[in-house]
Amino acid sequence: MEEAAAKHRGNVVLILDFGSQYTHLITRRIRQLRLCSFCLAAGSSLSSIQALRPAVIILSGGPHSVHEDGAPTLPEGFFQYTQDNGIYVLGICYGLQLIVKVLGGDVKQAESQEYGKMQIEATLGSKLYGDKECFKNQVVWMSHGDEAVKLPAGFRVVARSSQGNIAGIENTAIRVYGLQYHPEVTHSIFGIETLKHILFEVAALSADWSLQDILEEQVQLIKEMAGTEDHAICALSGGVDSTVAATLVYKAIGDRLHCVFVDNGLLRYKERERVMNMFSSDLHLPVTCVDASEQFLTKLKGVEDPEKKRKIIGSEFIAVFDEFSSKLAIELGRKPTFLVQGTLYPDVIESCPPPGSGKTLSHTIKSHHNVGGLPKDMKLKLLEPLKWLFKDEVRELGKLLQVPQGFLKRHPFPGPGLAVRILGDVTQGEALDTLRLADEIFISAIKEAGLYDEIWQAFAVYLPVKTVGVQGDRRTHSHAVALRAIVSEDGMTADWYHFNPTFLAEVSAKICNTVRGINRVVYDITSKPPSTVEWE
Ligand SMILES: Nc1ncnc2c1ncn2[C@@H]1O[C@H](COP(=O)(O)OP(=O)(O)OP(=O)(O)O)[C@@H](O)[C@H]1O
Repeated sequence: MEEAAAKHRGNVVLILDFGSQYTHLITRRIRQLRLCSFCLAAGSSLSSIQALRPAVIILSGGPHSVHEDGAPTLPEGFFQYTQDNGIYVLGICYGLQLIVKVLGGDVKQAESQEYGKMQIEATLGSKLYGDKECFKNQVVWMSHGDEAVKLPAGFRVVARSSQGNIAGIENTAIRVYGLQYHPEVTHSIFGIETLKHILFEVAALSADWSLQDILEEQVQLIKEMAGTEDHAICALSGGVDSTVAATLVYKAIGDRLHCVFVDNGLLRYKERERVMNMFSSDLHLPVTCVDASEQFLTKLKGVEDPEKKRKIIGSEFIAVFDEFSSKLAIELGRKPTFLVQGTLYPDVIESCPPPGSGKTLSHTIKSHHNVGGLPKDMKLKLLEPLKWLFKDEVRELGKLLQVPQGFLKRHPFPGPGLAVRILGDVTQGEALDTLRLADEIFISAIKEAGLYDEIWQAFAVYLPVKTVGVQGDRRTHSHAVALRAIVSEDGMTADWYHFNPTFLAEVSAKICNTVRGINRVVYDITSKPPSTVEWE
């Protein structure tokens, strides 16, 4: 961290984390502004702050009240240090209240708590807002129960909420600023603009950071962690996350990374060949392909309940990984030390109650279990090089690692594969092969029409219902498939994709004419919610 900070000296933004779920969103916003940012936990010593030589320190929000016993605070001598070194300080929410309390003002429990959307009026001509007209009357997101009621000497109020409460403060002589609202959430319409103003106009930083820096830092970090002897294993799904994570780790430790791709019998049309090809010819990653299809399908025979199917698949994955790891340990004469996982930042945050929901901000982080987690007794240390990144940043990073574009834009595909797209027993009749063909026709048509990149996810679903049809002048009694295509920002909510009817008619005709066992195609027009993306 210190080396990276030294490289960007004069432009480093340090965030002190007081426990807000938004802290890493601040980090992300700062990185989007192409500045180097780090996050240290509240309670870090002054010397660890000094070691990073920040130009700006942001004090985050948090779930505490400054009056609580043991509420997190700033290290002794903090403001002396920032003043002596010309460092700018910006407090957000709890951060503002802490500034006020530590410097001798008053904070008390608010009479009317402010949650959610609020209108504020800012003072133009102040240092905090400059003279940008758009800042004058703006909508911001608040989420606080305490409020500053008396400011320390030298401070002035530069914004108030429509309820008359303090929303922005500054003391330009000592370079300390505060916002009672959250500029980092997009609901604060001019929040990012305000951060930009503070960082570039007030603190005069220059944007000198890019994702290339993260790449170099992570490679360096993994090199240090793994030394010259340690080995790592990685379960590769062919999805964006695990592939980018593996490619990055490979850059650091080369052939000491051992990847495994499992054919669980639930993959799509020619997926195994396509994925393995890409791993070897485009990425040059050493990947072992384990064909465990029989093992998975035998266990799934006759199982209809979706939850049972998922559980069986999860534990079979674990059994395969376990065996892979044991074999590897014998081959290498030592156990692998690390497990690489493509955990992303959204996987790490369990819940981020929106301001206004009335829920207090908590700091609960879920332990992310990819495919149910590996057996505990394997005692592998986790390498999660993407855990501070969002999906779009991972795609960017993938580009830097020369992961092929077509691959980075691949639609998400669930770990349990086609098992959640065949309703009921996966092994029934010709269901798997039939679905593969129908799905391939649908996806190829989407690609040919140039629609693939605007759709978040598209697939066919095999329905366990038989319907009557007429094909080639003969009555048929065959299966129906449903087609689903959605658009989404983040996968959390989704809308169905509005195809041109001619496109759907052509796909439907092609499926019924060429896939045996299908005589009806329906299109799913439900959003998420109330439906989920996958049918099971
Ligand atoms: N067929 C497979 N072979 C090996 N590992 C797999 C396979 N399917 C899933 N995994 C592992 O399980 C993890 C979680 O699978 P999931 O389908 O939830 O993907 P994800 O979190 O979107 O990540 P990715 O983009 O890497 O697929 C993957 O990152 C990968 O490590």
